[in-house]
Amino acid sequence: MDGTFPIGARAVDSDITFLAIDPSTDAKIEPAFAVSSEADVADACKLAAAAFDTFREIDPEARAVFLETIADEIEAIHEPLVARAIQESGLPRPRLEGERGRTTGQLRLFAKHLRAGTWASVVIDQAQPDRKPMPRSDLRQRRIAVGPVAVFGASNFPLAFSVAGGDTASALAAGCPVVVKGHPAHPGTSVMVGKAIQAAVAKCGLPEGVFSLVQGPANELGAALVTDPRIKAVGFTGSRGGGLALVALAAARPEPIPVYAEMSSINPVILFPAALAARGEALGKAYVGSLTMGSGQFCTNPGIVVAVDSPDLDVFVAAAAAALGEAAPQVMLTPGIHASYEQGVSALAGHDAVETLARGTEAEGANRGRAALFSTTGKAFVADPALSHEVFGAASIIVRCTDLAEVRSVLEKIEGQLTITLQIDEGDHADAAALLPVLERKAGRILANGWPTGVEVAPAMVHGGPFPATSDPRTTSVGSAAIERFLRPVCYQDLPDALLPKAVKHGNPLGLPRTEG
Ligand SMILES: NC(=O)C1=CN([C@@H]2O[C@H](COP(=O)(O)OP(=O)(O)OC[C@H]3O[C@@H](n4cnc5c(N)ncnc54)[C@H](O)[C@@H]3O)[C@@H](O)[C@H]2O)C=CC1
Ligand SMILES: O=C(O)CCC(=O)C(=O)O
Repeated sequence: MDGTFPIGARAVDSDITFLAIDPSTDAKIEPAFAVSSEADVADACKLAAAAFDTFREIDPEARAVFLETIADEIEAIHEPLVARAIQESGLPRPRLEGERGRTTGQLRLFAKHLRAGTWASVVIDQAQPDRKPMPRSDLRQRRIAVGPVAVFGASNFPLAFSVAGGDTASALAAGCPVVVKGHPAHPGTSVMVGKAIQAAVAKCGLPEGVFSLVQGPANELGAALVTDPRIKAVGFTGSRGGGLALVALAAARPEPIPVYAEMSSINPVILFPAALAARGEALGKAYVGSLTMGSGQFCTNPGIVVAVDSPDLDVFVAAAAAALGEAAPQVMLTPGIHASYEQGVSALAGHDAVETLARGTEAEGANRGRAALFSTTGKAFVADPALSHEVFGAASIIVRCTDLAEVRSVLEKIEGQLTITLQIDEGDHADAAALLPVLERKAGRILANGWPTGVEVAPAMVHGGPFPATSDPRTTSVGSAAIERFLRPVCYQDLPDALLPKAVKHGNPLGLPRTEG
């Protein structure tokens, strides 16, 4: 692997470099990677703008083949890619192998979605020349790509939410050229995937500007990308502060653009009485499994459990505390993320209204996150917003409520969420139904008798939700519906057939599904 990054068809180098850090040892890892300059960002955006009109109009079948070619190129480097991602993220091999599969799987899902054609949302309102009192024009609507898209790779998913992750796959599927700002925690992984996409662009004979990657440790690089006038939308997964900074930059541009930022979520789990009575102990163990997976570094991590106080809840708490007390420390993604986890855990441990129920086993080695389990009362939770802030890592708080009305007050108090989970049995259905309208107002995904971590990549998935889970609750960043963020409708009124794009021509040469008005 060399340290260059792909801008269009070129491999770009620089005298200014940075190194990745192995979070398991704090050691620097070779090779050094070139730091992209603002001129590189401008070059990437210029190429992307030049590629746009060609790329967005290639047939859906050609874009589908392109996405499949990217998947093939990534599969061809599976072993070195996973090895590098392990070194740069500290995540275990099975997790990264699964994530590699999810990454190529989602590229192929978008290829299938392109072939199905519904994404183009073609609507034809035939002309009615004899309509009285006024004739109706011929109206033809389709959706086109919004323009070049900036994507920010996430630290916690070096593959599935990074260079060829869901944001990139959905933007490319829509017909948008993409400029990725790689996450500085995994530059080697980013470059390997970036070069795989670059190879796919060349193999498919597409314009070189369809894809570029810029990277470096400074936030200014991301700011330059978001404020480049050729960028028309942004996809981001990361911190609330980072997401909001990008939203502010995008809104302050002479031409404001949408930012689809996935930020902060504590993913409440509500334990209902009949479920607790039937399987409190098993639920306690399963909860800790979901909480500690991947050192808790999922935005879907169950950060809060809400339940009515009872002896059955005590059984759950005892089982969870026992399981968590045995949880081994796990390497966190970066020294910064580890430090911010420790800070969040200390703040909760030192809070007057919070009891520490259990900590994971002692940590040895660099950046090891020790799991943490806390409890508080519904009253204290409602009184102090600080108790509902995300602690990114394997920390969670159990909120003991006096009755279901207090459970409702807790849920009303929390901010927007990616997920809310119900643990219910049949005897709980009436209570759960009464809460459903609150849950729908608060979350993008409501699930029963499962755990929120591990998002299925599928057409019906919603990985989104009201602020601060995301900056725009109308969409999803996972699943084929993610393409909709990067499309906009255009209506063609009375254009002669010769001028109409293929998608809306009278003979329907692309065979796209149509709604006739
Ligand atoms: N909810 C979630 O899914 C995730 C949340 N996090 C949270 O974020 C914290 C820091 O982790 P990171 O992954 O490094 O997230 P981050 O938000 O600090 O950085 C993500 C990307 O955005 C860029 N960025 C951040 N602030 C920026 C600004 N003001 N202007 C321009 N670019 C900016 C960074 O350079 C990086 O490429 C974690 O401790 C955790 O709290 C991290 C990963 C996922
Ligand atoms: O739980 C998952 O599979 C996805 C989580 C996620 O989107 C994130 O942590 O950024």
